[in-house]
Amino acid sequence: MKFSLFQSLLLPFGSEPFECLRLLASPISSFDILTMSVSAEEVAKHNTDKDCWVIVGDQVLDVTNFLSEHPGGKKSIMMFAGKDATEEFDMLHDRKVIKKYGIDEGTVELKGTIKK
Ligand code: HEM
Repeated sequence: MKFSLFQSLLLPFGSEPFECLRLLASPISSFDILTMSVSAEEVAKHNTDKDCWVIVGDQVLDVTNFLSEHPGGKKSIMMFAGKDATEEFDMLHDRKVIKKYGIDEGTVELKGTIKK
């Protein structure tokens, strides 16, 4: 079970006796509460096939473990390693594939939202 920072901070201050247990049992992840804002400069550092992030829309995605699984091949993603791939991504896919074939499979990780 994953506990968010927010939940941990609240634990000592539960307003009712079982508040702590309720919070512990909650499926909320740290990402639901604390959405990280990531700069384009930070994304640009992750531009190799051992550490590959891309921007799609307002999302920053770590696709390193997805490269070998990508139906469109590793090279097509690597052309955008560390960069904004939104325009090309949208020409070829529905955004829904990110969750369905990446995040739900555990091969794509949402790092946060791009800092504008
Ligand atoms: C971010 C995570 C990504 C996921 C989960 C993903 C998933 C997929 C999937 C499932 C397909 C098969 C076609 C479809 O079902 O739409 C596909 C094809 C493709 N993808 Fe991605 N993709 C990702 C990122 C990218 C990026 C960043 C690029 C570069 C622009 C790219 C380029 C392509 C290409 C060129 C194809 C082949 C299209 C074709 O053969 O017609 N993908 N991708």
